[in-house]
Amino acid sequence: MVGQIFGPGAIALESLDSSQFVFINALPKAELHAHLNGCIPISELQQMAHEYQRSNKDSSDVVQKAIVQLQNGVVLEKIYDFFDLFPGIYALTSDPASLRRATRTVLAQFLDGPTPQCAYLELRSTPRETAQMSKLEYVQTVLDEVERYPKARVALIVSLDRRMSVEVARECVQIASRLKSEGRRVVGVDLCGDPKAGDMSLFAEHFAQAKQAGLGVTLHIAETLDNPADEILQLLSYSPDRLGHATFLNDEAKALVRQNKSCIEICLSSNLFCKTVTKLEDHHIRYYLQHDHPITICTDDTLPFRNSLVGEYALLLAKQPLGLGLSEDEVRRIAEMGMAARFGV
Ligand SMILES: CNc1ncnc2c1ncn2[C@@H]1O[C@H](COP(=O)(O)O)[C@@H](O)[C@H]1O
Repeated sequence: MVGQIFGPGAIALESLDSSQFVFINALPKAELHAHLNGCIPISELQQMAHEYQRSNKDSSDVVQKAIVQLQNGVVLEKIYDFFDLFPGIYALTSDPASLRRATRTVLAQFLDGPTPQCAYLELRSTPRETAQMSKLEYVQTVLDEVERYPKARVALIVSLDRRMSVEVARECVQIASRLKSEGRRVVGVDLCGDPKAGDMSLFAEHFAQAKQAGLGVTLHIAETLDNPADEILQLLSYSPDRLGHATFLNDEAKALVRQNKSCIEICLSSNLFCKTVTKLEDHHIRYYLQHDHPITICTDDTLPFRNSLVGEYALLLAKQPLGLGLSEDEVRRIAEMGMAARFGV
């Protein structure tokens, strides 16, 4: 159940022959880096916007602007423009019913149909308090949908946003830990949000607490050139199990990452759209492949990037310059590394 995809993944997919297409679809793949509110199918979001505008006539400008942009294909000058898309989306998922609806559609997009995008999904989302729900209710609502599927297919990662205060981040980790201890399907915590925001030295206690509760830790790290070396080393000192992007690591950080064997969540289309990587042949995936370091291939945000996991895998297999020109054996090995890096199951 995947809508039409566009961009580099779609072009790469188009270039494959039918046996390569069958190969990619049949490969058991794990999607370990997908943001809930960044992955709502546009058709569903349009429908939600339509209903929202009928009931909230006065405050629909921000929603309308986001929908038009998302519909036409987002063009980002720089990564920071990306975060402006979310207020419009958030207005549409601010009560339990609409959040439940969005979650159900996102899960179906990845997991349903005769050839699902992935065998296993770790969906992530940031607990958000609104006039209609608390952060705890937010996470419970998402989990209610996640748990409609078998354990072997999907789990939830609770995201901390870099903009959060110490108190709010602490509350989010407490929620994740408490729900896990109650047997709910929370398997990890994430650090995400505007890469320039926040003071990362304040997050030490949160990741220590999460680890103590048996949760996996994944951190967006070095996503932009603006992320300073000391911040990157600080984040690495929290002993993350996995790392999101890891685009701009210096030699010291690279050595640490290789030593710790933290799996890198690679989001090819996302990096190209956000212009943190200029072209596929320059992508840091090459470094990790050369060093046989664990990686996993992910979509990040299928709504703005209009991509799919199958399209991301097509980028691995397609001949250069449309793709990386890897062999089927190399692609199979990457898929296996992804399955091996799951927090859940
Ligand atoms: C492009 N790369 C990225 N880098 C950093 N953070 C990102 C991101 N893509 C998404 N998010 C984070 O995920 C939130 C949306 O999903 P949830 O509301 O949590 O479900 C965004 O607000 C942002 O904080």
